[in-house]
Amino acid sequence: MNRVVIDGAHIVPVSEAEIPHGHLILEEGRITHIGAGPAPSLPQARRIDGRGCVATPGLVNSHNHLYQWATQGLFADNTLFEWLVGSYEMWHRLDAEVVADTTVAGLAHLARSGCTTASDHHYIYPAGRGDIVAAEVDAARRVGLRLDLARGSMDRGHSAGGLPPDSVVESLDGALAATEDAIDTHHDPAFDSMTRVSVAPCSPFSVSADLMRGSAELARSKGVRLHTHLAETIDEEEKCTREFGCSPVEYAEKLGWLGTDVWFAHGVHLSDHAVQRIADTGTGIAHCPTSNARLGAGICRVTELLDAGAPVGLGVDGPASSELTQLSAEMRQSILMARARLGPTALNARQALHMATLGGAQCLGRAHELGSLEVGKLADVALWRIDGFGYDVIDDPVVALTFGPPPPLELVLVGGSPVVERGELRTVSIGTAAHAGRAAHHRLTQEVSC
Ligand SMILES: Nc1nc2[nH]c(O)nc2c(=O)[nH]1
Repeated sequence: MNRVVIDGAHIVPVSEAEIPHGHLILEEGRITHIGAGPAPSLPQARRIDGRGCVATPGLVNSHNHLYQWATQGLFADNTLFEWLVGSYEMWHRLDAEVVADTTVAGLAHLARSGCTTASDHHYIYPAGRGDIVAAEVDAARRVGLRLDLARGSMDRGHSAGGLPPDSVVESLDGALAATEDAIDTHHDPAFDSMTRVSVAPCSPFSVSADLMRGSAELARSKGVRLHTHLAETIDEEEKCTREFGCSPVEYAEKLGWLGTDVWFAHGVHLSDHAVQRIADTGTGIAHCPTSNARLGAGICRVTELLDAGAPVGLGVDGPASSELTQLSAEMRQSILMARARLGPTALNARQALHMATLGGAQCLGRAHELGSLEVGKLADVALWRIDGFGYDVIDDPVVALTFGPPPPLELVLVGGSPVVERGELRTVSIGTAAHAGRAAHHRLTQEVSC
């Protein structure tokens, strides 16, 4: 029997009232009991002393590009379009080995910031460079996080009016066939699934309308989710208006891309009408505050989206547009950016934690299994130590978790199994992960100057 008991922690279920001194019982990968006071004594249990800690659901990262671990720090003062045009020149060299290495490095880093489920939007598939999807799935298994592999695609190169060079795009039919193959081979719909696949054409300026429509058709025929970048920058909005005569959200709606099975990355530039359409259709938004600030894209209208009832998750975005961001730190960043725009009541600590957990699970279509501490849900838990120097004078544990620097992690469990213990990764060594990230960096950036 795999049984873990966490005793004496401040428990923040997210979906229900907090328990100041409570216990959690996790058995065979699920949460079986949550209660106040000390835990009952149980045989064959690993007992964790949770005093001085806050227990939350494991964090859910709703948008990332793990391969960008290899190209961090480049084009650091550029707009999204400039940054992309420069980066494509390196990304077109990636292969399955680079993807395996960056997946290990990126997921190891996420695990060490309390993340237990990560979506990865991978949209670069150079021909003849190995099985990139299989390499990523295998690397994620080694790190031990749940993966939502958003199988991206681009078919609109420069010659068709798109932003990327023709050398990095796939054909329409090739992209759809490969995406279908990724679903058939790797998508596991089980409750305790470690790997889900979503259909994720990249963005309106790199994907044809036919690929957007074909992707929606494919995803709905397979019962998987849809993801893309949308409304990230003013440049995108202007290009969309010029080419399609409408805003990005109107364009998405025309293509059948609003609904409870869709989530967009960013959603920064939204009219009141667009906010309402997103909320009314149950479309999710992956809010990536650090990346939006790093690229100077703008500030997402997260307060209005939440008020309207839209599902909103948090995402670190690719490490090349938000260098080494920790998912836990995105909670703080989201609060600060919302308040810089609308004042001190724009977003609070518990709303930020909700986005980082249940909001992310809603975006990924996994709110039945993940994102809150509830009996019957998966035993994905983060236990944060908040009694040390720098945290011990903040009385509210959720304020300590979200306003200050991310607290040290006592434990991160995925399905009841430890991935991080006392800050140390347990599944792969941090030295191995760092080495893998550096190797990928050298392979992609050699002979390129910027
Ligand atoms: N932040 C990002 N935005 C994007 N748009 C697009 O087409 N690709 C990207 C990306 O990698 N990051």
